Amino acid sequence: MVVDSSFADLDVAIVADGPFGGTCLNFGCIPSKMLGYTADVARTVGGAAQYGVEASLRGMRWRQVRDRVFSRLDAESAEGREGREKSDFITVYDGHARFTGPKRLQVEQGETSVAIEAEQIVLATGARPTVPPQVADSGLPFETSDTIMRIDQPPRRLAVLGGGYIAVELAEVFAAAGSEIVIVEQAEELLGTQDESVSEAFTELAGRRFELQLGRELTRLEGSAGELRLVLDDGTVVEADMLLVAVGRTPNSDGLDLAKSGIETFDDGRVVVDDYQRTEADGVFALGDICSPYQLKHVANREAEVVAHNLRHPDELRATSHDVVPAAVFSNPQIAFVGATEQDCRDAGRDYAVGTTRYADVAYGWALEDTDGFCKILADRDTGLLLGAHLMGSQALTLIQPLVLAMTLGIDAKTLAQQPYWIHPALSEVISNALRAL
Ligand SMILES: Cc1cc2nc3c(=O)[nH]c(=O)nc-3n(C[C@H](O)[C@H](O)[C@H](O)COP(=O)(O)OP(=O)(O)OC[C@H]3O[C@@H](n4cnc5c(N)ncnc54)[C@H](O)[C@@H]3O)c2cc1C
Ligand SMILES: NC(=O)c1ccc[n+]([C@@H]2O[C@H](COP(=O)([O-])OP(=O)(O)OC[C@H]3O[C@@H](n4cnc5c(N)ncnc54)[C@H](O)[C@@H]3O)[C@@H](O)[C@H]2O)c1
Repeated sequence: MVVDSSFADLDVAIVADGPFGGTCLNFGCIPSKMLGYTADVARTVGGAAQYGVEASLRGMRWRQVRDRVFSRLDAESAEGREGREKSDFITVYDGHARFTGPKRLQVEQGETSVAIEAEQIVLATGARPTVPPQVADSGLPFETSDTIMRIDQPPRRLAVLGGGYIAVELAEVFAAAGSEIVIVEQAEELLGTQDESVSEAFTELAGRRFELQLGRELTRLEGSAGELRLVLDDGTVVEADMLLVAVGRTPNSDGLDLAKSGIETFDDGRVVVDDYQRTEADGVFALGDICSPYQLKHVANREAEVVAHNLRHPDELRATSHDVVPAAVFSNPQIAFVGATEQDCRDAGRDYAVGTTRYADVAYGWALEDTDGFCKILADRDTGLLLGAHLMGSQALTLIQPLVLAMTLGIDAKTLAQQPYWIHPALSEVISNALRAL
């Protein structure tokens, strides 16, 4: 959020062609995690027997779950909009904006068209799901993350094209809602950008519950609504009643007529910005998925803070640091990571050490009956400084944070292992033990 009360001395226009709160609140992070947590609850009930607890899972009431999630989020979005509309220094325009010249925009709002001139402009138009031509040109129905979380009924068999973040998170949701899952991924592993130990272990676990078609491309989409056939490049035919396309997100820079404003883009569509989030055009800043090397909300938020400052303090510009950016996949099991992968270290010819501890080797891992989770930490042999950390397993999303802190503040592995107390027998012992193993 760039605009707060410190902008009250300005005349501010907010132009949005979608609901307030953007992707994160309406179609992204938050609904997927609310649904994902519900899936966790269902799995916990379904798996209670391994702890000697008698319980049986009768099912998930999808519509009730969906309505609980979206009645809350739709209200949040409406409230955000109302707050801006009531403000006496903000005007809200509902429509799609395009540049007509430097610092000049035209906004199409239904039948009307409004011209806006501004001394400063912030581009935060995000990204949208990429849809490959084999799907787009087929004329057959498909879902993306924008639509699938609001459907009326879970499919019997869901085919997911892509095996990245969205695929593995939403596969869990629909598996818990009762759908059979088949994932088609062009690479040989799921989550292929993770550390090699993580993607290998995760793919093996996912293969026990989902049908995986790895190293395969979609050649054609055939059939009819509700009876889809995905024909793959090796001739395999995958049948499904619904298709979720999750093959990445394209920056929304192409609908802005950027050429008229002097703003440059990279080949992948991201707007070019400098360290201060300034585009090539005077007075125009950009933040978030439209320009960032990381399509993550915590990165967009940081960039928004930088832009908010720089708009008001042109003589004391702040730079955005992308040095230590953590991320997490809210999958089953959870994954969290920061910094370099082992393959990055090897490719860069670094002299590195690796410390790994399995959840099964610490007391809380016994409580969880966890046989798969692990924490892997990489450090520079000379300095002891952390190069990267990778966790797969329960609580990974939060366990990663001390490692992010250490990397950000330059705390070496020995100091981090020996100086703070690590609570016994908390799961954080996987981290202290991996640090000691280093
Ligand atoms: C399913 C899913 C789950 C995700 N989960 C996570 C997560 O757990 N953690 C995480 O860090 N990130 C997650 N992300 C990524 C995160 O949602 C994005 O990185 C973040 O929302 C980007 O914010 P933004 O402000 O750049 O763009 P957006 O939030 O996409 O906002 C852009 C807005 O601009 C509007 N717009 C576009 N073009 C125009 C135009 N020409 N005129 C007017 N308005 C326009 C759009 O309608 C939209 O409302 C997830 C994404 C998805 C899809
Ligand atoms: N927990 C989180 O932080 C979170 C959750 C969801 C999304 N996101 C953000 O949103 C972005 C987009 O997510 P995503 O899952 O769409 O993209 P992704 O980049 O994570 O994964 C896309 C996958 O699709 C595969 N692929 C590409 N084209 C293909 C094709 N034609 N056929 C088969 N496979 C193909 C790629 O190899 C890759 O594995 C993520 O990169 C992430 O930045 C973050």
